[in-house]
Amino acid sequence: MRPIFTVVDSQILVITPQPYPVPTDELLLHGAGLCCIRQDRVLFEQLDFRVHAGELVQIAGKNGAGKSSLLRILAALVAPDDGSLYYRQQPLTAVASDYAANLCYIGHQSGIHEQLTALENLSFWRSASGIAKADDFALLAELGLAGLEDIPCRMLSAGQQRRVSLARLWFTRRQLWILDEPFTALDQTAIAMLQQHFAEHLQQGGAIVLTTHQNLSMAFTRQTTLELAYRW
Ligand SMILES: Nc1ncnc2c1ncn2[C@@H]1O[C@H](COP(=O)(O)OP(=O)(O)OP(=O)(O)O)[C@@H](O)[C@H]1O
Repeated sequence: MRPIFTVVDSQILVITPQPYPVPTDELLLHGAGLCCIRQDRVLFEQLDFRVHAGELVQIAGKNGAGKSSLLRILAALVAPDDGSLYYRQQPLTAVASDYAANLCYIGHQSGIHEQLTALENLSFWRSASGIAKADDFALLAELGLAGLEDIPCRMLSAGQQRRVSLARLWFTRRQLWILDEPFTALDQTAIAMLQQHFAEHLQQGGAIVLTTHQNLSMAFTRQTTLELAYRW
C-alpha cells in the first residue's frame, strides 16, 4: 500500500493506510423486505438487498424506477416504508453512528461548494472527516485538475466539478461507498480512472453500491447487478 506523506506543524509524518480490519466477504449491509412508496406508487417492495466487503453492486433500471430512492434508504437518509436495514448483522438503528462513520455517500448533486476552490473543498472534506492534510495539489493533478486548484468551482466545467466531487474517494478511509450516477459528465479517461480506483478499493475490502445508466467497462472480481423494474 502506498504511504502518504503529510506535513503537520513543520514535521513530516508518514502515514501508511491500513487495510480495513475486516475479512473480505463479510456481510456489511443487509436490507430485508425493503419497501418504498412515492406519490402513491410502490417503487419496490419485499426487496432483499445484500452487499459484502469486496463487492460492487450496480443498481440498474429505467428513469423513475427508484434507484436513487433505494440509495437514499441504504444511506440511511430516509427510512424505508417497510423493511429493515442491518449493518454487520446489527439493526441499523442500534449502530447508526458506526454506520455513518464508515459510509461515503455521494448523491446526484456534486456536493461541492461552488464558491470555494477545489483545494478549499478538499480541505473542508478532510477536516470534516478528521483526515490529516496531505498533498492536495498532487491529488488534483492526478485527477486532471492541475492549474485549476485555485478558482471557484462554479467556474469549472461539469466534468471538472464532478472530478472535484469524486476526489474525496481518493482519501476517504470509509469502507462502504454509495454513489449515485458517479460517471455523470465524466469523459472516458476519467471513467476508466474511477473504475480502476473502484477495483483498488474493492481489493482492500471496500464495498460499493452505485447506480449508472452506463455499462461498466471493467470487470470486477465480485460484481452483482440488481435490476429495479419500473412499476406503475
Ligand atoms: N422526495 C420525493 N417526493 C416525491 N416523489 C419522489 C421523491 N423522490 C423520488 N420521487 C419519485 O419517485 C420516483 C423514483 O425516483 P428516483 O429518483 O428514485 O428514480 P431513479 O430510478 O433514480 O431515476 P433516474 O434514472 O431518472 O435517476 C420518481 O417518479 C420520482 O418522482
